[in-house]
Amino acid sequence: MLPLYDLRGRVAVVVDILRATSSIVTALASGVTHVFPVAELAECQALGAQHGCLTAAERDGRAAEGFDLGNSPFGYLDGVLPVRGRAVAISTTNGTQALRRSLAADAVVVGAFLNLGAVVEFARAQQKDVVVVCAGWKGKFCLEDTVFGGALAERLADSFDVSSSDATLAALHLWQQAKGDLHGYLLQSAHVRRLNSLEANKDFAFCLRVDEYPAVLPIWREDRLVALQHEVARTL
Ligand SMILES: O=C(O)[C@H](CS(=O)(=O)O)OP(=O)(O)O
Ligand SMILES: [Mg+2]
Repeated sequence: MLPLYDLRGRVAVVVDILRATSSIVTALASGVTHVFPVAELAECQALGAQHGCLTAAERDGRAAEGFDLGNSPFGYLDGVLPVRGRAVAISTTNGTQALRRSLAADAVVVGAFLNLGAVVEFARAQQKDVVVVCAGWKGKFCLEDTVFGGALAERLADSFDVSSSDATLAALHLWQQAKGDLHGYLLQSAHVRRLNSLEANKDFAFCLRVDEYPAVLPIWREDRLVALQHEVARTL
């Protein structure tokens, strides 16, 4: 098992804009019933067999062989494989690892630009510190996840002290630089260059759509992610 981040007493918003958390939000928005995010490919396959669910896997930006889907949000949108009413086990290079490592938090939700509004509503209703867990890339900083943290901080500035940490302030400043042309700004990032080389420009553009699914909030329950409806989140 992966070592856990010490998030006890806090709420974790796990973010991997490119592309794991964007794909998970899209999956639930497309009628997937629940998602099992796992660290290892073998575990992903085993869950697929055990639950009769779809499997999605990616390593180093490429769809892993022997799985139903890769890590593209379009896998849930293009209609090639019917996904409505199905569950999905998923394993990716960074995003599902970050999710598994965040499970010590009091609540774990999934964030992306696609569901920013749902994350904002949920975070506002919490009486606890909210930590944005940026998946990054293989243990390193990445621009797109941090810029998302800044977007969240800006929307929460009326209810949280966003200047209480340098990390939050830095993220906010990056977002303020980026938001006028998010696409152009993130074209500089290493991951976008990697995705470009894998001909995934379409995924990049899609993952930057803000509030495409403003009512979809994936939340960890027992051993899986399920969609918590926006209206419910507001009353928690
Ligand atoms: O599929 C992705 O976008 C990345 C692959 S990598 O970072 O280029 O190795 O995986 P993710 O877990 O979504 O960061
Ligand atoms: Mg990533």
